[in-house]
This record gives sequence, C-alpha cells and structure tokens, in this order.
Amino acid sequence: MRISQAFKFEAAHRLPNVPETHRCHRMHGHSYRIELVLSGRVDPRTGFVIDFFELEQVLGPLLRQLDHHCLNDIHGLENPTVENIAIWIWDKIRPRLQQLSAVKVFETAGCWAEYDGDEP
Ligand SMILES: Nc1nc2c(c(=O)[nH]1)N=C([C@H](O)[C@H](O)COP(=O)(O)OP(=O)(O)OP(=O)(O)O)CN2
Ligand SMILES: [Zn+2]
Repeated sequence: MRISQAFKFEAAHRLPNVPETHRCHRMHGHSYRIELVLSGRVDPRTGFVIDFFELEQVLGPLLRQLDHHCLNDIHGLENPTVENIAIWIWDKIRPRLQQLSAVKVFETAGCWAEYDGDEP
C-alpha cells in the first residue's frame, strides 16, 4: 500500500549556477508543494500504513525552516533546485520514516522533482 501527504510552503530563491541571463539567476519566489509518499503494510488494528499526524510532526520543523525564508540561506540548499530540495528533505527525514518511498517537490504545478534515495 502507498499513501501520500501533501504540504505547502512559500519561499524565495535564486539559482546561483545558471547563467546570469537565465531568469532564475535573479531572486524570485515560488509556492512550493511537497508530497511525501510512504509504502508499507496496513496495520490491521489501526488501518494505517502510518498516521498522517506522525508525518506532520516529522516534517513540521523542516517546513518552519523553509517557509517564508530565502532557501539559499539554508545550510545544504545553497543551490536550491527542486532536485536538491527533494534530496535535502529525504536525507533529513528518511532516518525517522523507514516507510518513506519518495519525496516530491513541486516548484509550479507543472515542474517537480521526485527522489527515492537512488543517488549517493
Ligand atoms: N531541472 C530544473 N530546472 C529548473 C529549476 C529546477 O529546480 N530544476 N528551477 C528553475 C527556476 O526555479 C524557475 O523559477 C522556474 O521557473 P518557471 O518554471 O518558469 O516557473 P515560474 O512560475 O517562475 O514561471 P511561469 O512562467 O509563471 O510559470 C528553472 N529550471
Ligand atoms: Zn525558481
């Protein structure tokens, strides 16, 4: 069984490694959406793979770190592409969420990265 929970945050960023002519080189903002995907067996007593409230507790501190901040100022997010944000979130929460199977980060409705721990 796979379950997902979505979260939102607002943040500013710029991409330091694209050419100066690239519009994302300049500071701008996005309404980001995060989706956490969890895989596991349904507990026969609770009926849950994992309680959504538990996910909120695990992700909450990270959301507070991200929301209404400049992502470039956050340690590990100096180049805040959706790919790097997804890896950053995965690395921070996977040790506490063994059932985590993917982290999706949407920058816009049509652009997102999905990370499942497949890179070193
Ligand atoms: N592979 C990636 N490519 C790009 C990323 C990224 O994280 N990974 N990021 C960007 C920029 O952040 C850029 O701001 C994205 O802009 P855009 O998709 O155009 O979205 P906007 O909302 O800013 O523009 P609209 O035209 O209003 O949709 C670029 N590439
Ligand atoms: Zn951007």
